Amino acid sequence: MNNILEAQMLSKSFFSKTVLRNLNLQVREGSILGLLGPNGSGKTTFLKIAAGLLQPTSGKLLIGGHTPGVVTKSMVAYMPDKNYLFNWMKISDAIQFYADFYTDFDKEKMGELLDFMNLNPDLKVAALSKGMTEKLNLALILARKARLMILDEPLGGVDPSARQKILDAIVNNFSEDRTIIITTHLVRDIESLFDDVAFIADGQILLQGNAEELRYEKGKSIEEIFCELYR
Ligand SMILES: Nc1ncnc2c1ncn2[C@@H]1O[C@H](COP(=O)(O)OP(=O)(O)OP(=O)(O)O)[C@@H](O)[C@H]1O
Repeated sequence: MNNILEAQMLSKSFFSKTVLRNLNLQVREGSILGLLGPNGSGKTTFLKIAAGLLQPTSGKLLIGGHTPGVVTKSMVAYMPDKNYLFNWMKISDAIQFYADFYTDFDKEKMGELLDFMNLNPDLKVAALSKGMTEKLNLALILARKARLMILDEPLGGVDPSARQKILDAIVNNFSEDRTIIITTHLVRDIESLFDDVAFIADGQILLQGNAEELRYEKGKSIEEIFCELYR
């Protein structure tokens, strides 16, 4: 299986603060990778470099063999950990915005996802709760036919009953020509989704592997391995 993403000796500093330190990571095409780590360990910084929003200080990160930029824009769908939709928009405006901006955006699929998430297109973005906003942002990402989906904390604001719905939406929209990278602190809720996991600490990968093999080798769940690593 090919790697859709490869990071080699990737480093990122903000002025004197080093956030990523010679990080190496491969992500297999067609897999769901959980990128796990404590607050401030560098997950969002890594994802922003993959999404082309930040430049590395040194080292490289390639997506499908390309440096993040114009070519990878059509390959990568990025759901940030904050909402960037404008408050004046209705959901229907946000949909049109995505349809205009991304040629791979599938409006019909978006309609199905809105129904599934119980979101009315006439609602204003400003009137949405945190969880509803996350559902909308996730639906906008899942409606793209991107090869690599990057989801930064997709379940942060949703209540436990809606979490399963969101996980179902992710699974139902996954196919082998897609790859997903997910960060989350809700490891127990989401670990069943992971094919592979990478644990990050202080800007470096501490442990990486197949989720099932790691569970078997250590006789522990991914959440228990997380707690053991970051004790
Ligand atoms: N623009 C910036 N300028 C200065 N420091 C930054 C900047 N962005 C991130 N950092 C710092 O980099 C470190 C890693 O942040 P990052 O957001 O990547 O962590 P994270 O693992 O995603 O954390 P969390 O789980 O809390 O979301 C933090 O100490 C943060 O303060």
